[in-house]
Amino acid sequence: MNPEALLDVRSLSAGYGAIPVLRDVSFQVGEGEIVGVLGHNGMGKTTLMKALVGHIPITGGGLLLGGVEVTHVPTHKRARLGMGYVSQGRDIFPSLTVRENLAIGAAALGHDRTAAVDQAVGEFPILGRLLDRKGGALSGGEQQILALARALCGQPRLLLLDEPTEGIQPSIVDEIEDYLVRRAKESSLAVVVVEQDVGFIAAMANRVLWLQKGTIVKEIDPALLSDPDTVAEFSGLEGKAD
Ligand SMILES: Nc1ncnc2c1ncn2[C@@H]1O[C@H](COP(=O)(O)OP(=O)(O)OP(=O)(O)O)[C@@H](O)[C@H]1O
Repeated sequence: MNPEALLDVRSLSAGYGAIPVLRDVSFQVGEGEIVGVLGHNGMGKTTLMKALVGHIPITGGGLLLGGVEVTHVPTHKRARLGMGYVSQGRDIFPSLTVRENLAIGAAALGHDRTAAVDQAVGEFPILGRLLDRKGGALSGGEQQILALARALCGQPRLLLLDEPTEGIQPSIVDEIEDYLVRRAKESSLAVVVVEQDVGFIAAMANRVLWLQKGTIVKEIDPALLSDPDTVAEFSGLEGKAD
């Protein structure tokens, strides 16, 4: 076990009421590391994100963030300890402007609103011309950038991303990928990203975990994800040509 792990997930189980979904999930993420979690529909990717961020209770095992046990710590306290989260639905406030969405992200964690907006525009120039536009009037890709920028306003050490490429144009997928790789290298941001897009994960993850029926069944060498047979297997296409 790596004592330096920023995120240390230990035999975690979670689900919805009496319905178990995750069982015995264990993995670690170090500072500056990008860990991809691949899995087909319904395998528990979103549930894993919800358990890590504290949106559903953990029923067995637990997790540490920066060495601090946070298994039963509420979401807002996990955020203050450095956990950022972008949900699958992005959770943009549709009737608030981009500027207001960013300001809320900063204020919620006690950071300066104006500085946060300036920082977000510096990092994602595309937001500059959108500041006074309502969140609901943005394209899916623009919303994803806004959600990412808002999560970063909290200055997280660990960022959890739930299917960030879903329904967005390739140019924005590339922008997100470049940005995350740079932040991981330059400021040791750690990232856990759950995805079905094998190409996206292959391009940026240092390590890749394969989630099946609520548990991590293996770790995949990211280099193998450029092999068409492996891609077919993890895209759920295996056997379809038979
Ligand atoms: N609120 C809920 N109540 C009960 N069961 C749920 C709830 N949300 C999800 N599930 C179930 O938990 C399992 C895992 O769902 P989850 O959304 O985590 O999968 P996923 O891998 O993220 O899928 P997708 O790629 O389609 O988003 C599924 O069987 C799903 O039906």
